[in-house]
Amino acid sequence: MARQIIISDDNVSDSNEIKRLLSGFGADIIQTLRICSAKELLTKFKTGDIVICDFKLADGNAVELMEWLDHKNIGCNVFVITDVETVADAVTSFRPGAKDYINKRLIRELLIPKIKTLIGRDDDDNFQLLFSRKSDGYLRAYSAAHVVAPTNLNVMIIGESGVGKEPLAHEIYDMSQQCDRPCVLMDCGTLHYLALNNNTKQQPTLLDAVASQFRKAQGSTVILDNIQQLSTDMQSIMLHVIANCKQPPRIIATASPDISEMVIEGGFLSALFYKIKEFTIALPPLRDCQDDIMLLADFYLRHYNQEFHKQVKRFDASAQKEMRVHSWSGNIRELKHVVRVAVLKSRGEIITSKELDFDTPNTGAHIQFKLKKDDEKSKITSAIVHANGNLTQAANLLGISLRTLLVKRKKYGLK
Ligand SMILES: Nc1ncnc2c1ncn2[C@@H]1O[C@H](COP(=O)(O)OP(=O)(O)OP(=O)(O)O)[C@@H](O)[C@H]1O
Repeated sequence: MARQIIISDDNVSDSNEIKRLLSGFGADIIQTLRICSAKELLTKFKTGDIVICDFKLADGNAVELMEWLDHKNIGCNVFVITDVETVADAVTSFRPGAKDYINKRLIRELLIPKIKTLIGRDDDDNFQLLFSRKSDGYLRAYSAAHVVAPTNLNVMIIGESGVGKEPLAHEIYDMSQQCDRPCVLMDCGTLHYLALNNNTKQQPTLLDAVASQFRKAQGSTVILDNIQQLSTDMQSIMLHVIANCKQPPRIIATASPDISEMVIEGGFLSALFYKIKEFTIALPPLRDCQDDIMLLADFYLRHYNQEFHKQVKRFDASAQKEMRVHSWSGNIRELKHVVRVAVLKSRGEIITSKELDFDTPNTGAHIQFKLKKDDEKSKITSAIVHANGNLTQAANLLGISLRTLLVKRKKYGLK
């Protein structure tokens, strides 16, 4: 029988958010607004079931609830959540046996993984450890995702590599009406590879493969990751499959910022582009989400402490300064890597700027490299020089895909 979880919180949006985050775990989730209704349900609970209770509700608080559970001998796991950070509350709730006391800001990174472990979903590869970002730039994109999620519109999420487009695509699906039906993820880089190694005999096979993925997602969702990587052949196949699908699934696609330019230059089929781009969400680069940088760095510091059995406590002022001014061309992926290596290298409890090995050069003003038609050639040349000839890094600096850089380099006869 599935594990039961009660979420007892009179803040409906917090309660819904927790329910959403727990929705894929196979547990029965019940929401209550009051302690008295939680108590009624809890009499049918068994050992191992879970209660997530806000510290203070209109008709009582979590401490009273735990005392009552104790008295009735109901042995379930209680997690107390609160948005008030007072040590006194925490101490009081631990005394009668709260499994954990968690600040509401840390629901995603602390509460959800703990519950996942409790109900034995640690082996779930689809579950990604994510941090609830707080910057205005991210929240704007997130609120657009929130608006479009319950509709049936196809969505295109545009952003540089490593900004977290794929998790946002999954969030839209999680918040959609189809979230209880299967979601099919197609990595367009792999499809591109298949098309490259394609010969005429395989053409129907490729078409069948794509069509069968779309059939699996009928009435639900297909996530097309990095559509700019689709070869022209694959774009035609995709368009054909979408046009001939009896019950076309909703498409959520991710793409790099140069996709519009690819359409103008004929590298991407405009029919497919506009079919998918019914609603667009621009996910800003990490350097434009300043408020997320140190929060994400701290999040990964805790994460890698666990991986390497370290006890690093924080980044010192020099490290924080460098992280704030760095241009993070590789975005969150780069930050994650930098923090991982820094935690591994650190000998004490504090990470200094000496332990930070950035993967990409700091451009200072990344914007300088953004391409405009009139000085495209010189910008490409400087970006390649700046990146010491590393074309992937140069493409990141320019905010375009490697494929587009290769095309442009050829166009201008650059070495
Ligand atoms: N909110 C988050 N909290 C923690 N880590 C995150 C968050 N969002 C993204 N990441 C991490 O950042 C890395 C890059 O994310 P992701 O691959 O989704 O980016 P992307 O924009 O889809 O990149 P690409 O275009 O290269 O595929 C991943 O390792 C992911 O786990």
